[in-house]
Amino acid sequence: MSFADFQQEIYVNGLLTGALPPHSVDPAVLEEVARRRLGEGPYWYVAGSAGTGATERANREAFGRRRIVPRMLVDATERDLGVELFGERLPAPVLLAPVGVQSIVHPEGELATARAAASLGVPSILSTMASHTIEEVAAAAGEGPRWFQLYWPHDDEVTVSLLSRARKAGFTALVVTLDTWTLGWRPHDLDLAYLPFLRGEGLAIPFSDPAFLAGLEKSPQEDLGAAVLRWAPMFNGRAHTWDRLALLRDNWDGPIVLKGIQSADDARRAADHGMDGVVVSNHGGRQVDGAIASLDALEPVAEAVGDRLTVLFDSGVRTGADVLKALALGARAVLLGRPYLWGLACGGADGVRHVLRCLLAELDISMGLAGHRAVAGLAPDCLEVR
Ligand SMILES: Cc1cc2nc3c(=O)[nH]c(=O)nc-3n(C[C@H](O)[C@H](O)[C@H](O)COP(=O)(O)O)c2cc1C
Ligand SMILES: CCCCC(=O)C(=O)O
Repeated sequence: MSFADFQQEIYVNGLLTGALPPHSVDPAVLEEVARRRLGEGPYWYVAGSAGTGATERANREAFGRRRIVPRMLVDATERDLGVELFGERLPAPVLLAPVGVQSIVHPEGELATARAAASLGVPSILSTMASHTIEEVAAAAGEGPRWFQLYWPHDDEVTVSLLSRARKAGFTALVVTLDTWTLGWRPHDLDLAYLPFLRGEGLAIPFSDPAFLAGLEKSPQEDLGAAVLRWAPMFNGRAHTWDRLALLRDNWDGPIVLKGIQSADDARRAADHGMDGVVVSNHGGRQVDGAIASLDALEPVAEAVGDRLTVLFDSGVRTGADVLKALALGARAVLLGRPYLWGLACGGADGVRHVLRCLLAELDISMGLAGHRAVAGLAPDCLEVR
């Protein structure tokens, strides 16, 4: 079955049974519905970004400046959206971005997300700041592909313990997020004084880690304050440096991908330090207000290291056409962020699956209509820049 069949399924269902799709196919409508369901704190925690929102807007504007140039009389009836990432064959060039503390959106949080992604063979990247443990999420993902995102603690024993748990639980690729060693200035969260971690939410992974627990006199259940006080300086407030990557390389025998790269120089350094990939990302505009659009960073990075590293992309992807554009500019695959959270808020695992199916169907159809049979054929000359 092709991803495009979802379109036909919706029309035929409507014709035969009068049923409408369970959720809107429009990400903006889905966000509005989610907004009505969520409290102000959780909604703005997900929707918000840094400062004036300039980077978040720049992310979208950068997609708007690029236009697809469709080609005619090309037989692109049969398409293959598949890609190989680190020796794993994926059905489509899309992954779910690591998003922490999903319990603020839905009680099943990362478990629902993992189930939905696995049902389509799409990897969901588990955040270190999740509401469920590594082992629980691995069980929910079943046979589905699993990637783990590290927020890198300033305690080597905890770092090594987290990596070994993830490996044991079947996570294959490691994504190390570098751009959030301290939280960006986020006006909505500040005005609402809302930070879920301080209430102990999103800390299931450190709070179930033997090396983390070894430093506490009482369990987090008995003394939440002390556990949060151990967590905060260990995970937040200080950056690591390039020389420290050796620790991760020595303790992870799979691919390592650095997330948050925005400069070609940093991408070259990642390659020089033996990394396997980068995610060109500005964290959805949540960290540095006034930073360049992530899509504008993509082409220079891909040109600099595309032959040495696997280049992934995120920040601002909302539609199938956006995925096509990012692939044309050199990404091997993209990560989807906020839109799947709106699906999670509206319908748990079914909602996340719905969002993914919409995105993949639109990508599939747009590829065909633009005259592309496979993602490998996409290149910058498929686009025009305004
Ligand atoms: C609510 C929320 C929580 C996030 N948590 C994490 C996280 O724990 N680890 C991480 O690497 N990135 C995290 N991110 C960033 C995403 O992985 C991704 O880079 C970003 O959402 C992509 O931009 P988009 O939302 O515009 O698609 C988070 C993003 C949001 C919206
Ligand atoms: C410690 C921050 C984790 C969540 C995160 O990455 C975000 O809110 O963007």
